[in-house]
Amino acid sequence: MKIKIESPQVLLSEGEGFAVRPADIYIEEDKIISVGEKVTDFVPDRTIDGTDKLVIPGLINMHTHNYMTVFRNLADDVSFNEWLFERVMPREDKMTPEDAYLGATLGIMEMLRSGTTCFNDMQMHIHQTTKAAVDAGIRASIGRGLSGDADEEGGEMRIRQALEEMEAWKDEPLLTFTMAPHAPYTCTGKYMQKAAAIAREKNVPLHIHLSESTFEVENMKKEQGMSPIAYADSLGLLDQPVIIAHCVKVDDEDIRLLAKPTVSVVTNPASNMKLGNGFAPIPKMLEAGVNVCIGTDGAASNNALNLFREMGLVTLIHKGAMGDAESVSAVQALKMATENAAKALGRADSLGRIAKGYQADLAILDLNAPQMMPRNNIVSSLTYSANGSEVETVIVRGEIVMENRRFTRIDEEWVRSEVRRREV
Ligand SMILES: CSC[C@H]1O[C@@H](n2cnc3c(O)ncnc32)[C@H](O)[C@@H]1O
Ligand SMILES: [Zn+2]
Repeated sequence: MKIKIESPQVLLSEGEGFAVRPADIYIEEDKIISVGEKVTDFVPDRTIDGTDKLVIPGLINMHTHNYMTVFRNLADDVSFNEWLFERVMPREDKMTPEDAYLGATLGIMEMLRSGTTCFNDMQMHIHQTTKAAVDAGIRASIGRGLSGDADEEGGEMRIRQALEEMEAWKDEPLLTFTMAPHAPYTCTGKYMQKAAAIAREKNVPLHIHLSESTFEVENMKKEQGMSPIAYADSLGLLDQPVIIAHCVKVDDEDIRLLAKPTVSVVTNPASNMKLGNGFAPIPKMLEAGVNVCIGTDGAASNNALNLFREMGLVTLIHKGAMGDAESVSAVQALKMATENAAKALGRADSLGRIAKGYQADLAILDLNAPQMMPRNNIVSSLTYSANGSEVETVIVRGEIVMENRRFTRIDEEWVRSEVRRREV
């Protein structure tokens, strides 16, 4: 398929920042083949009128549990421990693969509607989120959540499932994989090292939750005599590509360890604040050179899957808490949701920016939406005023998967009726 987006404004990466310029975008198959330079003899199958539109790289949600979208608003206003161990895990025990597929599809609809074209997911029903992503046409990085011990049948079984899933979907270009030990409080050290060895062998990143709550950090200090980050480092987990969700309760020594070039941190501001855990010290991490990305976590804790909201929060909470308006800029937030995320996935040369040779993963926004006007500073509009409703059309791997807010592959009616049928 050949697509030409004619005369839009385009968000381009320029050095440490962004520039917005008018430019035609030419797409052939899965790639952007030109931005701004006329391609002779290009006969598009589709021409999209870009007048009064802004094209941005599709946003990348770096920490999700999409199957959990069916648990939205079922466990609110309770502490983290009550939320996870008493409210969520018992529901997960009863969940069917069909529920998981439905939850993942609902989550994908919400993400596409708000300009997300790729997500990094930890899940517990293999083949469900994977299938939902492929069916919807969205890009995903998938990890079977792992818990247990290296010599225990349950733990072994979960690793076998992770490998089975990777093998089954290895030829699907929309998908990549992670090895995903859930957390040090649900996995033994030996088990996490086993997962890490497989990740090295398979050449995939690790994906893990670390230092989310005070309870977790205090327990780890009691049990291992060190913080969860120091413990993960002592096991060698930080010396290979690793995507770490949360990192809320970290000290200066932890931040020094997180600044390793193999490590990416995913901050989940809404989920962390809603569960009463606070928020990660992002300004200190940025200063130390940590690769910071941004995620929503699941809809059971967030309760939304909208990266525009998270970009706004990651800037506002630090300005507010530190009394420093210069901390965490709009540009930094937008980098977290695009280029930094691509780097964390090992895809800095193909995802996260609009440039020749990059994957055609794009969101087209309406610049006439009231919250996008006046056009004094479009990067500020994206971080501080956009809410996702301006996203009209989404392209992933060169395919239009949402056009004028209608999905081209997802049967919305079916999703709606199945979701309503499960309402409590
Ligand atoms: C085995 S799949 C993932 C596992 O993680 C749980 N989970 C979801 N969000 C969080 C979070 O913020 N911290 C810790 N664990 C979380 C989810 O309920 C599944 O059991
Ligand atoms: Zn999580």
